[in-house]
Amino acid sequence: MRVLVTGGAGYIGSVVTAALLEGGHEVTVLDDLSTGHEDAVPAGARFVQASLHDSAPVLADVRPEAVLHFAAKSLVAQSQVEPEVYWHSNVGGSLALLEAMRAVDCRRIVFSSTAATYGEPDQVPIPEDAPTRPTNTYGASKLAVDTMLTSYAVAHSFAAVSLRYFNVGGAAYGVGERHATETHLIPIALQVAAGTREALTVFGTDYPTPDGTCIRDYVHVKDLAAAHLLALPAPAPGEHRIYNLGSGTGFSVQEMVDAVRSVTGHPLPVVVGDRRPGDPARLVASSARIQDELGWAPQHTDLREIVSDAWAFAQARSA
Ligand SMILES: NC(=O)c1ccc[n+]([C@@H]2O[C@H](COP(=O)([O-])OP(=O)(O)OC[C@H]3O[C@@H](n4cnc5c(N)ncnc54)[C@H](O)[C@@H]3O)[C@@H](O)[C@H]2O)c1
Ligand SMILES: O=c1ccn([C@@H]2O[C@H](COP(=O)(O)OP(=O)(O)O[C@H]3O[C@H](CO)[C@H](O)[C@H](O)[C@H]3O)[C@@H](O)[C@H]2O)c(=O)[nH]1
Repeated sequence: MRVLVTGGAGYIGSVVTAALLEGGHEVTVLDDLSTGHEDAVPAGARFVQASLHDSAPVLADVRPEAVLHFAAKSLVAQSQVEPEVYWHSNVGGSLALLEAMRAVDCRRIVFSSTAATYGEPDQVPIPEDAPTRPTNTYGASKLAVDTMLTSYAVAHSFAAVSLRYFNVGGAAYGVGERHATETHLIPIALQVAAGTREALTVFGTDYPTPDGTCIRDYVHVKDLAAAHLLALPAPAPGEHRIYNLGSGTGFSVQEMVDAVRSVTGHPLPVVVGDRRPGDPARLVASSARIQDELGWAPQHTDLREIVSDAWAFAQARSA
């Protein structure tokens, strides 16, 4: 298929671009490089530096058969103090993209949604029909795009899939996570192991969990890439499917610290800090729906494998 990947210079988009190329797809990446890196775009993909808001001429030129839409702002804390950035980029940008797609009769899309659409869950594992009550503007902006996709499917015959990722980790195809502003646990812990940061602050040890630290569902970016390839052809015109993507197992921050110590051999000094506002105690996905409907099964669920792939990427970059 001829596909357009928005956000393909970012962490997840660049890995999925590499997987698409390996699968024989023809890929153009559209990215404004606001948080991405041009050198992360895999060789073999065409790169166009543009914003979602200016995507119409790119779509008119490329004439894609499908779009994989990763481009977004995704810093939860920033979304609370600069909500306008999230409504403009994530919601306004997505609307501009959908209109650009309609203009060239491209109606197939896979969208990067998030566990943040659910907010504080009533039940864990979280199924897709759980209530959506986002606790931050980032999650609200992603939920708005999910809603937009449902209406575009119904009114304009779009074939759409929202993939709600839980905590993505690992690296693949020589690309991994590197953000100028890093907030995610694994890359921060690995910066400590690499000696570029002094200590890891654990945000709260008084949660109602066995060791008092938050539990999250870590999914390997390789498994995420496989899910995108399965999702791409799945929906019929008029259909909007929503799938959670997680490994179904929860690991605590303390278990992650132990895994990083074991993989890197670094003592990883830890400082106990306050809870981070808005962090739910436990987020674990039920991915039963995508397993049943598309046969997706995560293959790389060992925390040590996720950490060691991210560590190998970080070391290769610093070499
Ligand atoms: N990393 C995770 O754990 C996680 C979890 C859930 C959902 N997601 C979602 O997955 C997607 C990819 O996340 P990531 O971690 O790879 O982030 P990332 O910041 O590495 O990648 C996002 C890319 O989009 C580009 N971009 C941002 N706004 C743009 C715009 N208006 N126009 C054009 N390009 C733009 C950036 O330059 C960047 O290359 C995002 O939509 C994010 O919300 C990520
Ligand atoms: O320096 C740090 C960084 C994180 N944490 C803890 O580690 C866990 C994971 O935190 P991340 O920031 O890595 O990930 P989140 O669970 O906050 O966020 C993930 O899930 C969100 C939905 O809830 C969004 O989708 C987001 O994009 C995605 O990365 C949390 O308990 C957090 O409190 C620390 O203790 N110290």
